[in-house]
Amino acid sequence: MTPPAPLDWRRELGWTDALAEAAQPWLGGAPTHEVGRVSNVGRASYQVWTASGPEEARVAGTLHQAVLGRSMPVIGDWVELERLADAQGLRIQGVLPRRTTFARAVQGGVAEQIIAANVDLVFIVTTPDLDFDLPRLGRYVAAVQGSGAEPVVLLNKVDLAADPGWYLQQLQQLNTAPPVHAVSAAQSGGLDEVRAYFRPGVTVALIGSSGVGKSTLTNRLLGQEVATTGSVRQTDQQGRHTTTGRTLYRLPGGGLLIDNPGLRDIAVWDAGASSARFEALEELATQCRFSKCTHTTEPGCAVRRAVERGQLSAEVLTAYHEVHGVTSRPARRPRKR
Ligand SMILES: Nc1nc2c(ncn2[C@@H]2O[C@H](COP(=O)(O)OP(=O)(O)OP(=O)(O)O)[C@@H](O)[C@H]2O)c(=O)[nH]1
Ligand SMILES: [Zn+2]
Repeated sequence: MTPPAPLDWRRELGWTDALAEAAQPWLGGAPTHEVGRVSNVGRASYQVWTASGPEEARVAGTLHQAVLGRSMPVIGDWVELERLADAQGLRIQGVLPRRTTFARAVQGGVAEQIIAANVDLVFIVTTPDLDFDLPRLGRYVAAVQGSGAEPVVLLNKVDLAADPGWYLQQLQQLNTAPPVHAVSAAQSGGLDEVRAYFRPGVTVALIGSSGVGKSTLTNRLLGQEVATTGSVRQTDQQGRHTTTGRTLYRLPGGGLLIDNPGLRDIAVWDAGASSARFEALEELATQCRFSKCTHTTEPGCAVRRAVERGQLSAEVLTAYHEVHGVTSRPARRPRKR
């Protein structure tokens, strides 16, 4: 009899004891049951890392129903897989509990879309030039912490700064004092400090404005050209831009790096804390006349009615509008559905 396969690949990819416990009923359910980690999200299929490496998987129809209105698998998710007979491939049957989640507001701010899960560290990239904006960096730090991940600030392109020290000093003023590193992705300066964060099982994501050097940094860390940088946009044989985004990369020395266009977006905000804070409001919102009510000027708005009757504080509604980027007036006239 051959001994059971070592579980090392899972640990390398971020598997934890908590996940093992959550997956136990599934794994014990049938010999065709496995787990894997979502490394790429396509239009119709997913790429999932399993014991045998990256494989294509499809979402089971039953999962579509089970998570309707909730999030489908996202990059970084650990999923329950069923290996179908006759080389029919892998089916994603369930999503294991997420340790951290990144979400962004969609549909004009009334809904949220989870874009990545189980990220441990987020590198907030900025540069010593016009991109540098301390209050905005402070908001990123707060959003990252709210997601459950740890923020690290990278001041990239220090080779271009006459006085990098001034910028570093400014960054010391960030409230929660995240670690700060001065780097030059282009000249490979300071990258050893950055590489030190990548240990087996640790998942890192990069955020920051366009042009700060996220792709250059990704390529340096991976030791190969995988992400398209501003100067070179690769196209495939059909002449389309190759999409290298939405991808979870494994670093040569261990650790994982998520490079996802959605995550790169500035609108990263705290899903967990906001949903707890807005629980009562969201409950009321189910009674609004319009399903996509922004609770501003729509008729039949149960949320504003509750504020008027003193059943919900006006501050909560204001905060909700702030978080969801809604101004006092809806952008479009609400349409009846
Ligand atoms: N001087 C200097 N230039 C850099 C450095 N890092 C990146 N760049 C340049 O900055 C430009 C933008 O870099 P990218 O890596 O494409 O930036 P990005 O953050 O990925 O941008 P988006 O893909 O638009 O989000 C490119 O021309 C890079 O060569 C650096 O450390 N120093
Ligand atoms: Zn409403």
